[in-house]
Amino acid sequence: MTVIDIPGSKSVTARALFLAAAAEGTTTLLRPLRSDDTEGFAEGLKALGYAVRQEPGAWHIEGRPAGPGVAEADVYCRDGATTARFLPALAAAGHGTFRFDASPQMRRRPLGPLTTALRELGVELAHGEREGHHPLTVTGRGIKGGALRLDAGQSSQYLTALLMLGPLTADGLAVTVTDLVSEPYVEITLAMMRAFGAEIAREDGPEGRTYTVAPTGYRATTYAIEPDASTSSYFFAAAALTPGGAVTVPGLGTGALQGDLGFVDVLRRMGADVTIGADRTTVRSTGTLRGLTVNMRDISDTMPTLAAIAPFADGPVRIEDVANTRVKECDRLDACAENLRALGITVDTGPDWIEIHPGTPAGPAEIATHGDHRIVMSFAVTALRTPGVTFDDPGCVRKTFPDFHTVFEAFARGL
Ligand SMILES: O=C(O)C1=C[C@@H](OP(=O)(O)O)[C@@H](O)[C@H](O)C1
Ligand SMILES: C=C(OP(=O)(O)O)C(=O)O
Repeated sequence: MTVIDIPGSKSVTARALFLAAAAEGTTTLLRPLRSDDTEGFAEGLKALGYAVRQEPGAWHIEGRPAGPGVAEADVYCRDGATTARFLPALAAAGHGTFRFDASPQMRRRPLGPLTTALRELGVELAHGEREGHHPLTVTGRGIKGGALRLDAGQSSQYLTALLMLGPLTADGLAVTVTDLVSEPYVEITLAMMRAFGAEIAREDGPEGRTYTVAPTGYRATTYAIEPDASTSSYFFAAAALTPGGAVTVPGLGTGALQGDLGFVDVLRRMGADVTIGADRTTVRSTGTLRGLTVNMRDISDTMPTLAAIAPFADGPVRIEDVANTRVKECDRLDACAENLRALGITVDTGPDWIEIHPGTPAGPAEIATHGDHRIVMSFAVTALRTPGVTFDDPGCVRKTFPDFHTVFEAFARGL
């Protein structure tokens, strides 16, 4: 049995950085993720005048409840949507002029519903090139708060950004959500906000769910970051795919915050033996992988992981309700289809679904990564059973897991 230590969660690290920056006092984050996204988030905070001290295994952040410590800043968000969507909300609560830009990949990704909502709250916000996209300038004068409606059907990150802003408003914030994807990420947000002292109430009404956030501010704390559940999916999938394979991931169990741990339930439905303990999860191959139809709206970052092992199932694998994977680091439905077809697999796709037929993937083939870390990490699992797979940009794993190739190769040798 291989026990593997998975680096910290990107989503939890990004939220913890925001909450720590907004809190009264100094916060220590234990086991934060060191990757391009989270380093980019920390750099963004520094550009906004926050003191962030990074030691191996612990980051210390001096909170500034009044907002950024500078009157003007240029913030480069790299490829990270958490950085690109959360930091403008943090800046909006402060006083000053803050310019944000992002990589070409992130500039293509939308954030219009969030910037519209910020404007409705009285924030002066200008888009530099294209409405609803980076680059943008936020002019903060503090936020009174109020009530608004939000369509988070494209990304839950819009809602997370507004919820985290709530305690920093003068009067509190009520957000009524008319549509929502990736809902478990909102649960992470609420749990973490509460750990930093926030008070949130929820009520379901005819127009949608309303989240009401009290104007409490945040309190600093010491916060341990749990391992990344989306990253774990590659190791769980590899174990399920390999006859005799087994893996245990410590630190992710029944109390885990991240919905993406639910990927193991998909593997269980396919025939893998799955045990979720209090503080660890184990996946063992049974030698069987069944086809299935699965709705992945809640856990769509693991859609490429499932697509990558799908050809080895004994029947078609149909993944539904994942339209928003078309606006991630790349169009992931098209990228999965393109690469599986290059390996000789029959694939059908629609606006929000993909269906993969059983077959034996055959190389040689160079995977077109489109600069997407998840396409690389997913097809690295396919490559365990497919000689001749290479990647046009293997290094893009730096977004969430810079050491992926070394760690995964060592893991695969021991499977
Ligand atoms: O809030 C977060 O940390 C995230 C939310 C999800 O995005 P969407 O809500 O855009 O689906 C997920 O795909 C992303 O990797 C991280
Ligand atoms: C979609 C992702 O990232 P983000 O939206 O945070 O850039 C991801 O990590 O798969």
